Amino acid sequence: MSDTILKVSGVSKRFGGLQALSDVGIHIERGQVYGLIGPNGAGKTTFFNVLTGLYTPDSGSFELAGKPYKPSAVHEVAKAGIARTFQNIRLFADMTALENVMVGRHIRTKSGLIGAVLRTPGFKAEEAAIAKRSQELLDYVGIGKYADFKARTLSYGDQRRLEIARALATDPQLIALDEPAAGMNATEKVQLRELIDQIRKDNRTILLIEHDVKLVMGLCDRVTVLDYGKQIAEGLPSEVQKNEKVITAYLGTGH
Ligand SMILES: Nc1ncnc2c1ncn2[C@@H]1O[C@H](COP(=O)(O)OP(=O)(O)OP(=O)(O)O)[C@@H](O)[C@H]1O
Repeated sequence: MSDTILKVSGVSKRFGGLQALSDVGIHIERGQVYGLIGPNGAGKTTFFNVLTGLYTPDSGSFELAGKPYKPSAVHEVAKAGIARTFQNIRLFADMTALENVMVGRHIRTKSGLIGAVLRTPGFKAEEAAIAKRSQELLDYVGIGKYADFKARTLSYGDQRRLEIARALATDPQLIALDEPAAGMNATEKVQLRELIDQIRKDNRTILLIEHDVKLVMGLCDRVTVLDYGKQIAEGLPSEVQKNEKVITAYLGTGH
């Protein structure tokens, strides 16, 4: 039986005269790593932004883990079960690595603001549990020893790992990574690949935008290719790689 985590159909988005997405749809099964690729300006980030409520689509329907899902405010999206990272890292630069992950975890807490202000026993116990879980996540992504370092002092590669830890902290059904390998050196890319593989093995589902074709082809179970907002191919990486339209789209834009 199929276990679809994300089902998106008919997503269109126009910016003035520019059709950034036309009738895009994807299905992602639980435990898959699903790649979204395409030349610069193809619409990949726009799709992520629609999916995570930053842009309102002109049309489109969404289902998350079998339930209708309406992308809305960012924290609602996280609550619904989608966590994302950004192409341009968005961390709280002056907070520690641990605190950054704790922020992600807070959306799953019960005490809420009143508990935090009154520092009730329930709040304190919950806070300790969040700190413990956050440290575990830092260890999991391989930067546990930097827990007390300010985010901005971490290397680029480690900041990307921290973003992933923060995303995982929300216990997402789907984790959406926007160019996680951007700016990484070869060694960091190998480590990132191992981390993403591990996340998949732990039964998480991943949607990935990535420019590094080698990384995408090695990691993804399925791939969708966008070009000028249109879906020009969908399938196994090995199939997509041979697709004439895909080859032309990439060559045509100098990739
Ligand atoms: N807020 C916006 N207002 C107007 N145009 C936009 C906006 N966001 C994106 N676009 C345009 O939509 C098109 C798709 O952009 P998008 O960033 O989604 O592409 P992309 O595939 O993510 O590209 P890249 O690989 O360069 O990140 C581009 O032509 C872009 O200029």
